[in-house]
Amino acid sequence: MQIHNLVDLGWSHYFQSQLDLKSLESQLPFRVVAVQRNLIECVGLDSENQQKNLQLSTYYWRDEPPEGRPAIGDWLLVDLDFQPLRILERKSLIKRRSAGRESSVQLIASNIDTVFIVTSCNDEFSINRIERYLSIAAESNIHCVVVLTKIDLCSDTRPYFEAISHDHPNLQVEMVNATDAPSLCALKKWIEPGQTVALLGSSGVGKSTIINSLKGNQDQTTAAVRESDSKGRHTTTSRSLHCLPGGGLLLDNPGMRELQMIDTEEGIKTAFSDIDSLAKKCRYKNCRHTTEPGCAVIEQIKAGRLEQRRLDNYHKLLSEQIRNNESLAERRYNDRALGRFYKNALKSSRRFKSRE
Ligand SMILES: Nc1nc2c(ncn2[C@@H]2O[C@H](COP(=O)(O)OP(=O)(O)OP(=O)(O)O)[C@@H](O)[C@H]2O)c(=O)[nH]1
Ligand SMILES: [Zn+2]
Repeated sequence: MQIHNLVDLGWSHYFQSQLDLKSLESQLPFRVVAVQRNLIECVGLDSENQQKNLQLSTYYWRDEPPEGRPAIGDWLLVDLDFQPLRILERKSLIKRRSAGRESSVQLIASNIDTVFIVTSCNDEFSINRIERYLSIAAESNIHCVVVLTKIDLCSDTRPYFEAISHDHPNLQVEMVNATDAPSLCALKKWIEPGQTVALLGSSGVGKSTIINSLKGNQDQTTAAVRESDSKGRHTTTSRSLHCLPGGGLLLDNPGMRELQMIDTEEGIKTAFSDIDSLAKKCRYKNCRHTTEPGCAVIEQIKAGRLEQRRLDNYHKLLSEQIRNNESLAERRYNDRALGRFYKNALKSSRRFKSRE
């Protein structure tokens, strides 16, 4: 990608205001465009205003907790020798519990303006999953748009659209054929110059195809979908930030199997604000909305004004994030306890030596 000014990369007043006059002379902002195991790739301008691509070792951040390490989309300040100084305060952050058994936080994307929740008109479609993404985005106040792909392969797209608008009447939905560039025109209003959009969605729904069609080339590999289970093969392996010809940036999140929630209580309450405000009218403050008398939530379900599915999903997501927060807190506690153990062991061995 060719960069002529920082706005092309998403620079805005929000970040500018974090720099004082002195740092403007001696520090350069670079945007993180890819994060690999040992390398952080960044793009910015050097002191002559020429585009510069930087590769920094992750070694600089070896002692930082996960949230203190650069994420894709971050703005990094470097000195005139291109040595990293600090990460600028983030406008938004999408994170999840690390995949696998390890209980730790994984940063997915930073400084995102809009999330495209990408889902396809086939049996991959799930309102519960859409609500999971809505909660994660709401936690960081990120605007969401649902992008329904593969409309060209579906004889009747209405049930998909109606399933969303029934439960989320204010949510914007765009129906596209991701392989056909003109059909993606409606998406462009969210990808104005300087805007960063992250694509979230299961593997095979068409995230890379959307990016390729918007970029007008084919540099992001796509693979054919297995017909039997309508799941795509994992084709792209790492996350990357793409600049579009007309400005605007797109972040692909390939091969995402699951976004396990962590620290998302507020986001869930925002995404389910109808249930949250009903809950305030329940007779008991700690009502779990199951069998309690005077439960305003159950009343609405009985009256047919709220779906049991939504309440179940609300409970499921809330308890998932509580569970993940607890296991993370436990791990942090154990890490600290282990640290204390080593420190004490070291101290007593020194004491022992000095007595010798
Ligand atoms: N006909 C049609 N095919 C589509 C559409 N969107 C995606 N495809 C096809 O579906 C397959 C998978 O699309 P990808 O863009 O690779 O999916 P992805 O979401 O990037 O998948 P991961 O990289 O694994 O996360 C490719 O063969 C695409 O050509 C669409 O709207 N219509
Ligand atoms: Zn209740």
